[in-house]
Amino acid sequence: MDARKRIALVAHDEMKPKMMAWATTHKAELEKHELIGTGTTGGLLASEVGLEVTCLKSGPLGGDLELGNLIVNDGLDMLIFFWDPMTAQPHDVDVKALLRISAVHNIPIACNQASADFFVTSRWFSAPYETAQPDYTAHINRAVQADT
Ligand SMILES: O=C(CO)COP(=O)(O)O
Repeated sequence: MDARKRIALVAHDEMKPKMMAWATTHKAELEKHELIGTGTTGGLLASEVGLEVTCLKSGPLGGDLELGNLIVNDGLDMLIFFWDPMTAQPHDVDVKALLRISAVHNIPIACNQASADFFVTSRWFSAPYETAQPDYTAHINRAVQADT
């Protein structure tokens, strides 16, 4: 990854106040990067915090899956996702898909304020970082039977 990262910012509704407060604290650091948000989170980061954010669809309307698509196609470096551990989400499968595909592609994920604090204070946050690419050759070349 380059020094200037492509960072997704996402928060479930109950976590949005925490995300806005966190982004306000770290606004100067975040401004150095390309920011992408799910619709509502991104809109609030722009209007409440004053950050420039590319807004995708709202999470439950496909925004989480759009982020997954970016990850699969090498369009995202980092995910900061304050997901809500106490509230059921109608799009729980999309949330799981986003978290899973981040793990598949070795994308750094911060899922709460403490881990996000570690991210912004990491020496790699504003420096190039060589991401280890998982090797899925064995999966791609695995033997599968085409007929029964
Ligand atoms: O639901 C979300 C993530 O799963 C976030 O979506 P919004 O930012 O549109 O509220």
